[in-house]
Amino acid sequence: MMTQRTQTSSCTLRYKQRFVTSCRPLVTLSSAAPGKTTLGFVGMGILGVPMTLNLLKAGYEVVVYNRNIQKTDPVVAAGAQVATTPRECAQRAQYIFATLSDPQAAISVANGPDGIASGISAGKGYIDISTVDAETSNIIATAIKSTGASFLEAPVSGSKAPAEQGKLIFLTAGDEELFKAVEGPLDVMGKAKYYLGGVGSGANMKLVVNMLNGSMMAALAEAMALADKSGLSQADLLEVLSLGAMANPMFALKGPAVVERSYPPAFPLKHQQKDLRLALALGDSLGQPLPVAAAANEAYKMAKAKGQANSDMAAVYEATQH
Ligand SMILES: NC(=O)C1=CN([C@@H]2O[C@H](COP(=O)(O)OP(=O)(O)OC[C@H]3O[C@@H](n4cnc5c(N)ncnc54)[C@H](OP(=O)(O)O)[C@@H]3O)[C@@H](O)[C@H]2O)C=CC1
Ligand SMILES: O=CCCC(=O)O
Repeated sequence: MMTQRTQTSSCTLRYKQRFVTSCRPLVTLSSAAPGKTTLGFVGMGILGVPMTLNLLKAGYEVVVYNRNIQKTDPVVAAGAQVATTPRECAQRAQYIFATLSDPQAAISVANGPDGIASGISAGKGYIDISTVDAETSNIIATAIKSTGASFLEAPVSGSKAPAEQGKLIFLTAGDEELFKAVEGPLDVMGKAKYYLGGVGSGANMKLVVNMLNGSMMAALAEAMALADKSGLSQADLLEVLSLGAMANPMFALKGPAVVERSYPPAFPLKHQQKDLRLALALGDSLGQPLPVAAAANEAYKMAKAKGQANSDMAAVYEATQH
């Protein structure tokens, strides 16, 4: 069952063999516990704010950093402290989490001037929750581990509401000792956590999952457009789908947004298109044809060109309208 709190896997994805696998940390890591461990959190976006609020609610001391400092206001009001750079965040906290837009942002925060790698050291750990490709994750892992610190990639399945409810699903890979050390915080933020092996396995799992997510939403958008053009009620179509074998929580959540053509962002469309782009690159690197995902990617690119980058991914529907 996917709802169990811990799931380990000896998953051996071919892709991971090209990259570093976990190394033994030089210093034993202590288990994170409220009242004992200071956590860091970089990236106060749609996911970062509710995840941090849940850590604070659970009694952890949290030091946060965000490029645009105003976005730290809700967590500061709940008791978080603010660092002025990722480096300072890494200096003040033992385990530092980050959730950042894309590979460029993730590398810049981890490896850039005043980045995490310049402030972290042995006995600490960096947990990157951003959805990135395995190559990016390995670049970050190499920089972090060169300091003696540990690294865990931990992208999540789930969106804004699961982040608020502490019901995310962590797809982790990297240093297993760090995975075990941060089980407490992961359980506060999520309903399930998987340890999938060496660096890259978590990133690849996340890209596979989100490739399907993006393709399903693009297919729903086309079905809704065809229903409308045929003079059918889109609400009726959603009800028919909800009663049969194609019923799923994503259609139930995103379908009404399409009916109303209102897309407040839970999962921004630009991030879904980034994930399709990265999944297609993974497919290219492995010689795996992905024609459905490639077509879906074009639909998201069209929606972006129509000004929907920051809307919810459901706005891919706008790509069907001419
Ligand atoms: N929203 C969702 O439903 C889910 C998102 N994800 C993934 O999690 C990650 C975060 O998503 P989400 O919270 O929605 O994203 P948001 O767009 O809401 O937030 C992105 C964060 O990244 C920061 N950032 C971007 N570029 C830089 C940079 N160059 N240097 C420093 N900070 C930077 C932003 O800072 P600033 O505020 O200053 O711009 C912001 O804090 C993404 O990789 C996404 O794909 C995964 C699962 C679900
Ligand atoms: O990366 C975002 C995934 C969205 C979801 O799992 O609902």
